Amino acid sequence: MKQMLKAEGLTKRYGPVVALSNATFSARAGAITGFLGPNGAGKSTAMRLFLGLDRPTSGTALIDGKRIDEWPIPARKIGAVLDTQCAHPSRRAIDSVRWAAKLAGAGQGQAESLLDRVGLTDVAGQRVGRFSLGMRQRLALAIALVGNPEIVVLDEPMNGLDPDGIAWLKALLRQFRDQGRTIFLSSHLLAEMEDLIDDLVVIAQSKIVGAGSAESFIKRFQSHTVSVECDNPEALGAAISKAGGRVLGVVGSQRLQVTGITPVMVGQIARDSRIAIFGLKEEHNLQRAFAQATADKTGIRGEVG
Ligand SMILES: Nc1ncnc2c1ncn2[C@@H]1O[C@H](COP(=O)(O)OP(=O)(O)OP(=O)(O)O)[C@@H](O)[C@H]1O
Repeated sequence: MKQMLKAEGLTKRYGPVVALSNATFSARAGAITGFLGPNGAGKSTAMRLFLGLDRPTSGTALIDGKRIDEWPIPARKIGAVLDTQCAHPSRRAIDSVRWAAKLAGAGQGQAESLLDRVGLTDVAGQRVGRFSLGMRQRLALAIALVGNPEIVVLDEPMNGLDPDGIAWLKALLRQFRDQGRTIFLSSHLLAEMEDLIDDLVVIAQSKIVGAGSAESFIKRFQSHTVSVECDNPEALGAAISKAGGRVLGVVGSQRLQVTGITPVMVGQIARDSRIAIFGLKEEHNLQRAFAQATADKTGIRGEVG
């Protein structure tokens, strides 16, 4: 398993602000790694350090074993979208990609095929200043891909995309993963990534607080709630507590929320207690679990996988 991005003891200070503190993590080839953390956690800073856009205060950020400036044509190794303002507003989309392709030493016709790949062929001749945020995300991605890079780094790539755009981007990233590339993407929303990522690195307040397989993180931190509508929530709540479940609350006169118990068990307890159930729903509160995990850093210190 080849580690294509590797941060070791990576620290960045901006005057008194510690943007990244002693961060050690990696991303492997043939996998999609989600870099997750709340706003201001230090995700963009880490990405900038890998790309050589800023210098670390201490520690190293290596791309396939070397710093970015040690690669003769970095665009062939790594392509990134950190900012969707990557093309001049008065320039046509096709010219922006042609210019980037020329810098990366890409062949003729590459710009057209990249615009096609990101679904912008119809607007190739339009000026970038008129593009929506979603269109700029697509254009920035085309520019990042000019060198046919082995590693793709994207900062909050779902921002500005509509549901169709998100589905399209996820399919493209899975294709890249299956080609053996390394995909590293940041987000502050675990929910938008949970069906996409293989691995994750979680950051909060400049520190890495967890890393490992996405599956084990989701299993460990996902909380299940069962919401049940019945004709006697108090009695059902008492019976569920007795059976080892935990009552979270009663909403209105008929709805009870419980955790630590399966819906099947809730049904059996209600039957045995002669309580009529009108509705039963299982809710997965992954988003809440992630928010708690990053708010309380001690909760997920160390390896998750
Ligand atoms: N050039 C800079 N000068 C001063 N402080 C900075 C600079 N860049 C980032 N910071 C600070 O470093 C911290 C981490 O910022 P960073 O942009 O890396 O976070 P992030 O996780 O990418 O958040 P977001 O999703 O909001 O972009 C923040 O407190 C930010 O204000």
